[in-house]
Amino acid sequence: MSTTPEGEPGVTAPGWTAADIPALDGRTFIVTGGNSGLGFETCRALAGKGAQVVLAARDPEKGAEAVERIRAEHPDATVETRVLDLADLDSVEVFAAGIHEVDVLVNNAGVMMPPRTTSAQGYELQFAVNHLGHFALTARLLDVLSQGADPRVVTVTSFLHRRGRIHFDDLHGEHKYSRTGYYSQSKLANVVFGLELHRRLRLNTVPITSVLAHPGYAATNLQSAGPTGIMKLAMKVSNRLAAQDAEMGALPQLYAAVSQDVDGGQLIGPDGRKEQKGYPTVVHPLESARDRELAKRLWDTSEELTELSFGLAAR
Ligand SMILES: NC(=O)c1ccc[n+]([C@@H]2O[C@H](COP(=O)([O-])OP(=O)(O)OC[C@H]3O[C@@H](n4cnc5c(N)ncnc54)[C@H](O)[C@@H]3O)[C@@H](O)[C@H]2O)c1
Repeated sequence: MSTTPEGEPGVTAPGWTAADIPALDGRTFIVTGGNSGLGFETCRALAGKGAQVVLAARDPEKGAEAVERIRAEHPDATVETRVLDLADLDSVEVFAAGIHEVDVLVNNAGVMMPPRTTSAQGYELQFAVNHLGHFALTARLLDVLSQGADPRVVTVTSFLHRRGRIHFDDLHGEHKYSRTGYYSQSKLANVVFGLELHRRLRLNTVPITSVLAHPGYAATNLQSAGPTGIMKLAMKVSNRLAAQDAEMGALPQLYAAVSQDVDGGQLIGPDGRKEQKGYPTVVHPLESARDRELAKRLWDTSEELTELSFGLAAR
């Protein structure tokens, strides 16, 4: 890994692209939200390198279309779609029950800044889909993952986690809701979860690597699926002017999923303080995301809300 003059971690892999992914024959990846944007590009790149890919999609038709697009480019690809609605913990349970083998789980799916609405269990949607659904999925797949080869959990966050706060006093925005604030909350929860998972896996000597990735800014469906009105319009313009494409945006999570130079507990993505685009780099998360008390509180709350336990002791 290179180091910048300030002593900060620097660009890990300048010029690294999906073409640098090694052969992945015999390895199995699950990618949530695999039918669109970064998730689709992740599935496409992995399948192109011979991996077995489970493209998890909320909508089976969109999942099947995405598989067809990948097969059109890679006729020998081993890719299948399965239904997963992260806004319903029962769907997470059914999906996980059908998985008997996996090496890498990419917690990618997400929703950004929709009008306030709730999940099947009544939780605020962004927190439910982006954090709780992935928390539950990871918990349910932990045993299967631990039998994998070089097993990893890659959780996709956003540089906007730096603006986040976990509103323990109003976790679901029932009293005061801000679409952007609760998106940032969910993305901070991703970071706190990924780091705490890393610590607990190490402490309990479970041989799974937990890594975080963020894409910077990429033009995908994210900016039109959730936002409405003027916000949606502004994002449409901004996508044209400032965003990278989804293929480039997927590189950090691909790197986190396959590179041998990645360590557990790292956050991989462009250095968002300077640039929202670029090659995979090890960057620093918000300092308070490392807070152990915060992590324990979020973990306990998430276990309670999902009615699941990882069975991993904390220090
Ligand atoms: N695009 C960006 O600039 C950007 C920036 C920072 C972080 N991210 C993160 O990247 C990830 C991927 O987003 P994207 O940009 O590819 O957006 P996208 O909208 O193209 O893809 C999001 C995927 O999540 C899926 N999804 C949404 N709700 C779901 C649910 N209830 N159950 C299952 N799947 C569901 C969608 O169907 C879609 O496949 C998200 O976690 C997002 O927060 C994106």
